[in-house]
Amino acid sequence: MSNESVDELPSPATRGLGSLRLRLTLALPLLNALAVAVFEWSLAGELPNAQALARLTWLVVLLSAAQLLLVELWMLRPLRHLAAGCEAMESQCATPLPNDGLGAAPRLDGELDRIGHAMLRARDSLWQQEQSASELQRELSEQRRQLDHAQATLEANRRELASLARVDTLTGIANQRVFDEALRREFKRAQRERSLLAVAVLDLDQFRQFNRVHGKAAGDAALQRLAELLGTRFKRDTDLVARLGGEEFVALLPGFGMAEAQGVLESLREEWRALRLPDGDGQLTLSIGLAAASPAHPYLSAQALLQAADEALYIAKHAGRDRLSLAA
Ligand SMILES: Nc1nc2c(ncn2[C@@H]2O[C@H](COP(=O)(O)OP(=O)(O)OP(=O)(O)O)[C@@H](O)[C@H]2O)c(=O)[nH]1
Repeated sequence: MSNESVDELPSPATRGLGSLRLRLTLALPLLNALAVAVFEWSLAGELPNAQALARLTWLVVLLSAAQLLLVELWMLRPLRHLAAGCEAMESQCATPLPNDGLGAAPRLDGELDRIGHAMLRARDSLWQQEQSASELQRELSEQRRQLDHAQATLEANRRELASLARVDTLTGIANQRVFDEALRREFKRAQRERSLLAVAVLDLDQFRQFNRVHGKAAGDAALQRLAELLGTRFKRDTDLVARLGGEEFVALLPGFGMAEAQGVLESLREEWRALRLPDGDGQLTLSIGLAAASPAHPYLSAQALLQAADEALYIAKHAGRDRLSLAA
């Protein structure tokens, strides 16, 4: 069978209309015959003449025409419209009409398909967004890790810088590094020149408790105040005051023997007490350990001299604090 003959095959709707037309075509002559029979039977009791017969024939012809007109108007025309609509829908949906002839079903199927596809697309998009969110989360964690690393490096650099620096950041006086250098230098000079050298270690008493009661800021202020006092007391070019760390300070006094250094340090300790820190309650006292090197009382090394001052401080603390102790 050729393609052309396939294309020419009537659709199911067209076939239905054809059979309807055939049935009507057969039914109309039958109706005519029925009308003629009825009229003939009704006129059977009378004698038909030629005139009455002609009228009857015209009447049957008119009735048949009216019947044809009515059938065309009420049945064939709506059916033709219905068939045209079905053919249009059939070509749109590209699917054959169901046998029950319901035209809405393909449209409903199409809608459901579209909704299904939209839901699949939405699910895909959601999945992609979840993937992007996980990716972002991973990037964020990585950046946080890098930030932590950078902060740790920064902190290490800051500590290194502070140790390289020569000034104590809180009090502004020299730090331990400067003191160690100066102590070695002045000790050698004193040995070389057979001169005097005194070292005092000063430590605030019960500073932990002071911090606890008055707060760290008040503690910092006290440390700054003591540094200031040391700076005003020991201001010769050769003097050096430094903060070793925490609440511990040192004074390096070249040319001072034990007695002179003791006098100056005792008056400093009194002055400190008179400050009555903080806010006048006078709780914060000062303990001092003093050692002095001289030709009559030499030390083997700068470190030994400092250690002697430290031991004297220890004695002052154990003797009840708020006092000055001399190294043996
Ligand atoms: N406010 C402040 N406190 C500091 C600083 N450095 C150290 N401290 C505190 O100083 C206190 C030192 O405490 P300890 O070593 O027990 O000495 P102490 O309480 O003074 O006791 P004694 O020395 O035996 O009289 C600690 O509580 C430290 O936290 C600082 O820069 N500022």
